[in-house]
Amino acid sequence: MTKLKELKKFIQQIANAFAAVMDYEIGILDDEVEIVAGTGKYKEIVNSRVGSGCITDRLISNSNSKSFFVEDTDSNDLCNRCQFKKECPVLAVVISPIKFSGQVVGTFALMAFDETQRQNLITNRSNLITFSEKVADFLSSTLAEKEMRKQMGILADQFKAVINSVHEGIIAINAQGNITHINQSATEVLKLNQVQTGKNIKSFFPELNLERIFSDSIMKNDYCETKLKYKQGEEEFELLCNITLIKNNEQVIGATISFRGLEEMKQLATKIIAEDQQSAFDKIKGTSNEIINLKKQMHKVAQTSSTVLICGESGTGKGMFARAIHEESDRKEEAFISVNCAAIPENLLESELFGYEEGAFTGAKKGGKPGKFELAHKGTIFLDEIGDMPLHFQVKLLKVIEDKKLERVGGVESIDIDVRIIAATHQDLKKMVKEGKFRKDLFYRLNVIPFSIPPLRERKEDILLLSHFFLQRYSHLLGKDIEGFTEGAKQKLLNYSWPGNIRELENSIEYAVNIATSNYITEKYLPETILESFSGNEETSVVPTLNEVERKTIIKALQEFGTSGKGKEKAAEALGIGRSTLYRKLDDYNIELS
Ligand SMILES: Nc1ncnc2c1ncn2[C@@H]1O[C@H](COP(=O)(O)OP(=O)(O)OP(=O)(O)O)[C@@H](O)[C@H]1O
Repeated sequence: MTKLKELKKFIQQIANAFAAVMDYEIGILDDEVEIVAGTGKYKEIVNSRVGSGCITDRLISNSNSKSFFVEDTDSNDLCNRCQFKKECPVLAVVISPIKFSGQVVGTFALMAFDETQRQNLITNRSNLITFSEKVADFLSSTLAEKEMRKQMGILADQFKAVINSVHEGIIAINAQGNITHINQSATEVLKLNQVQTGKNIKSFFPELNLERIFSDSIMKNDYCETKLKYKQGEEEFELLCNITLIKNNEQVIGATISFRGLEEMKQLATKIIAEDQQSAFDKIKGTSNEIINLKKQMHKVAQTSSTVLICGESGTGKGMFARAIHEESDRKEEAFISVNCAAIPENLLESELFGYEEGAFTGAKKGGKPGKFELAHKGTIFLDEIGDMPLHFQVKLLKVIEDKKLERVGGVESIDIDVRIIAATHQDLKKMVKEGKFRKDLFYRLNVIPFSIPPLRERKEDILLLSHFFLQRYSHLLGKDIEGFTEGAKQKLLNYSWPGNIRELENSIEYAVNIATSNYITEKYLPETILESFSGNEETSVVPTLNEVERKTIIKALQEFGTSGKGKEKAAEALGIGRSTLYRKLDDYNIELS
């Protein structure tokens, strides 16, 4: 819709009003060259399009255009080029552009339809041009004002949405203390059920000293905090309020009061404190007996400074447990330094762990560099993948652990260190000791308090709990609204063997949440590796059923002894059953002999 059409009714009223007191007809056209309003003969053709080539058409194509005066449309060059010329009842005209945002959006015209009107128009030419321009300007400012009101309406709606979206109650008042805005939360906190705008704020908070607030005397940077009592019927409660002045050119024109119930604030504070007091082990999820016991034991051990060895397959959470021990210990304010022994090249191990002095080797930093042990002084060092530490270095490590002293590479002074050691490995260190791949003395030094974290497949009761935990985490992170898993998906998760343990489970759930398009995770959203592990295996259990084992054993025996009569006899003997039982089982299990 064109700008002028939006004001059609109003414009027609203007046209009627002017035409009633003037002896000319009026026509207002928009930028589609359509007659939006008109009087006299133009009234009959309102809504029709004049077409290209007319004077309005010329005016709208140029944003700088000025008024036109046409004395005689019959002989005027412009009019001769107009497509509307034949039907046009106009003999003479004053026409002015109506502008909006720098563009011509239409025209205002005073028209003569008979000779007398034409003569009058010519006689009053200059006055009428001024008049026509003034009316066009008036219409321009009406359009601008309408647009401004529209924008203000949008702003007001946005403002309302913003203040309604905050949890605090917000009330805005003017300089007289009358409420101009009140948000949803405020009406809820104050238990109001009617519109309160216009009411004076004192009717809610009689003790509020508006004069002092507006006089600025108690305000710091236009802001203050205060407690206010609020009474509603028999109920009375206190609110913690923030009051902010609203100023225009340094003059106070109102204030906003935002608040929360004191009770709610207390609850919030308790919640924050409670969260703060959460045990570091609470982050480790699991309701299996194994995890519950591990958490209990590690919690106790955390209070000591004894060395801990954590064994478990990759991804079982060894790192998480190690950090929790540190965070529950007296050393929690000091550093927790994690070292992956498998990731450090052999020739750098010593300088990485014990540091080096300036000039210790080519490329050594000026001033030297402290090693991980020094950085962990008074804190905890987590030696992950300890089984990958080369034998020759194990001697050096043992010495540092025993002496509680170290020397930097290239250094002569020994440095005292007070470090708690937590080591971890996915390897069988005892077996490595037997095979001569790990030093016995170091093993005993580390194995002071050993823990073993069972793989996920051995604590199935944790699988769904962890799956839901990660589902929530990633749904939230990825902004999705996924409610849970279908029965089929749950079965797959429960029966998969999880060689990568919780790390693999976490990654799988992240993947599923990423690609899911419904609000339940179905089997099809699980990663290929999981689905493939079940393909060709109707039974989803990783533990084969006894029937399955029996069937497979019979097939194996037949493969070994053959399917001839003699072969079957031997197979039955090897299986410890009679021939007729074997025949019955071949039938039961549908084993076809080729
Ligand atoms: N019980 C648990 N609850 C919640 N998240 C867990 C749990 N166990 C492990 N995780 C998560 O699984 C991932 C792997 O854990 P972590 O790195 O501690 O395992 P790891 O045994 O040290 O692995 P690696 O031996 O490969 O270093 C991490 O993202 C961790 O946050």
